[in-house]
Amino acid sequence: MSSVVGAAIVRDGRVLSARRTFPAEAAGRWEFPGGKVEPGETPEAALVREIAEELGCTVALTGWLPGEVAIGDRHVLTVAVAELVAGEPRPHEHDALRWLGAAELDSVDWLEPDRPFLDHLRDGVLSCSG
Ligand SMILES: Nc1nc2c([nH]c(=O)n2[C@H]2C[C@H](O)[C@@H](COP(=O)(O)OP(=O)(O)OP(=O)(O)O)O2)c(=O)[nH]1
Repeated sequence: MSSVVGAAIVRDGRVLSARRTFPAEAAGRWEFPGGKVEPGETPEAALVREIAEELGCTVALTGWLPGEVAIGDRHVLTVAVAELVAGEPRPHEHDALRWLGAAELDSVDWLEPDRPFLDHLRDGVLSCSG
């Protein structure tokens, strides 16, 4: 199993979701920006690198959401909560970004492995601030 890491970037009580463009079966569906951890890389470093590549901004991680979810039989997804420390997210590899409040989390079609993390965001991270 190799690791995929996603970032739940939170600002003003909303989390950033990103719409994939590839592969065909995932195009149009929403995810936490991120990607695969490379050999020798920590999950934290991988996430900061992926966010810089995909969104052109810098994040700082504040913690990991509980749990891990299998993606098929070869990868496992974990999700960190992050805050923006420099730059404004722009989609370099996705075709849309949306900031979602707690009540809007179900309004986009998330990739299946991401869904268990939404409850943790709704009940914890996003519930205190709007
Ligand atoms: N980045 C990301 N990938 C996810 C999420 N949920 C989920 O099932 N995946 C899947 C989609 C892909 O099969 C895999 C990650 O692939 P990726 O294409 O984002 O990773 P990467 O940027 O490192 O890609 P590559 O170098 O292999 O092209 O994990 C998620 O929230 N974020």
